[in-house]
Amino acid sequence: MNSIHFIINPQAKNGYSMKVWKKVQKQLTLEQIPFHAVFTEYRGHAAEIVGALLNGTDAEDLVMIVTIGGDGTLHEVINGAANARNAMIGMIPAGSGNDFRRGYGIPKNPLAALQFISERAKTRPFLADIGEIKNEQGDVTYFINNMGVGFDALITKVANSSRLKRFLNQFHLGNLVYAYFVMKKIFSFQCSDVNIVIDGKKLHYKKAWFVTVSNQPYYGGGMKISPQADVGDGLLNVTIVQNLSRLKFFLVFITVFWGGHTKFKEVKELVGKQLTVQSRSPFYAHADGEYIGESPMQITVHHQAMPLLTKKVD
Ligand SMILES: Nc1ncnc2c1ncn2[C@@H]1O[C@H](COP(=O)(O)OP(=O)(O)OP(=O)(O)O)[C@@H](O)[C@H]1O
Repeated sequence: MNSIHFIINPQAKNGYSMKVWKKVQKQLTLEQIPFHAVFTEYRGHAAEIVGALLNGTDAEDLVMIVTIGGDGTLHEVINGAANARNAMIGMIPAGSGNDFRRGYGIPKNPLAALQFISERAKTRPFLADIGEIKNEQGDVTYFINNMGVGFDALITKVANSSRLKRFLNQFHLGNLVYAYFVMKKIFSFQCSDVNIVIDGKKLHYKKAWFVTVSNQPYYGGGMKISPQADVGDGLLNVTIVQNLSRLKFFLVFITVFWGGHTKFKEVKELVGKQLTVQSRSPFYAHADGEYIGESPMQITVHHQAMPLLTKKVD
C-alpha cells in the first residue's frame, strides 16, 4: 500500500484528536502500514500542508490524505486538494460535529474508521460532488457538506470563536454551545429579504432567516437539514426558512434534528446546479461550518470532482 499522509488537528475537540491519533498510530505500526504525519499549527494550515504535498508530487501519482480532526480541518483539506485530481481524501473523525462522518458513512470508532479507509484504498475511490462558492471579489471556497447564509452562519461564527465551546468540549458537550447561541441570538437576529437565482430562475423570499445549500443531509452536528441531499447526484439542495415569528422559528429549528421542518409551509426547498444568493441586508456566510464572509455568494456544484476514501450513503 502507498504511504498514507495523515493531517492531524491536535486542537480538535480539545485534544481528543491526539488520543485518536495515538490509537491509530499504534495500529499502523502493528499492521506495518507506511505513513507520514503532520500536525496543524493554526487555522488554515491544513490547506497549506495539502497544497505543498500535492505540488511536490507528479499528477499521475495518487496521494492518500487522511485527516484526523473535525469537519473544519476536513474543510481545509478539501480546499487544499480541490484543484488537484490525484488526491484521495479520507477522515478519521475526531471533532465535535462530525457531519462528514454521518453523511459519508464513516465508522465512529477510530480503528474501525482506519480499517474502512484501508479497504477503500484498495478499490476505486468514491467520486463525490463538491460545491464551489464565489464571493463578490471572486474569492473561491469549496464545501463538501454544506454552506449557508443568515442565522446559521451567525451561530457558527459566534460558537466557533466562543470560549464556552472549548469549555463544554472538555465534557464532550461541545454541541450544546450551538443550542445556547440559538437561544441567545434568536431574539436579536434581523431577518432579510433574499433573492435567489437558481439555474436561471429568479425567486424572492420575504423575511428569510437563513438559506442553506447542501451536498449531503447533515449539518450542525447531526441535524437533518436536507434529507433528500445526495453527494453523488450532481445537484445542490437549497433550504430557505422565511417569514415566521421568532417563536415559530424556534419550533421549526427543533424539528430540523429529525428532518421534520420540511413539512412547514415557511420552509422552502429548491434543487439546482448553480445559484446566487443575495440578501437585502448582508448576511454572514459559512462553508462546512467555517465563517467565510458575507453574502452575496454564487454557488456551483462540481459533479464527481472529489475522490474520497468513503462510500456513498443511501
Ligand atoms: N493547531 C491549531 N490551533 C488552533 N486551531 C486550529 C489548529 N489546527 C486547526 N485549527 C482550526 O480549528 C478549527 C476547528 O477544527 P475542527 O473542526 O477540526 O475541530 P472541532 O473541535 O471538531 O471543531 P468543530 O466543532 O468546528 O468541528 C478549524 O477552523 C481549524 O482550521
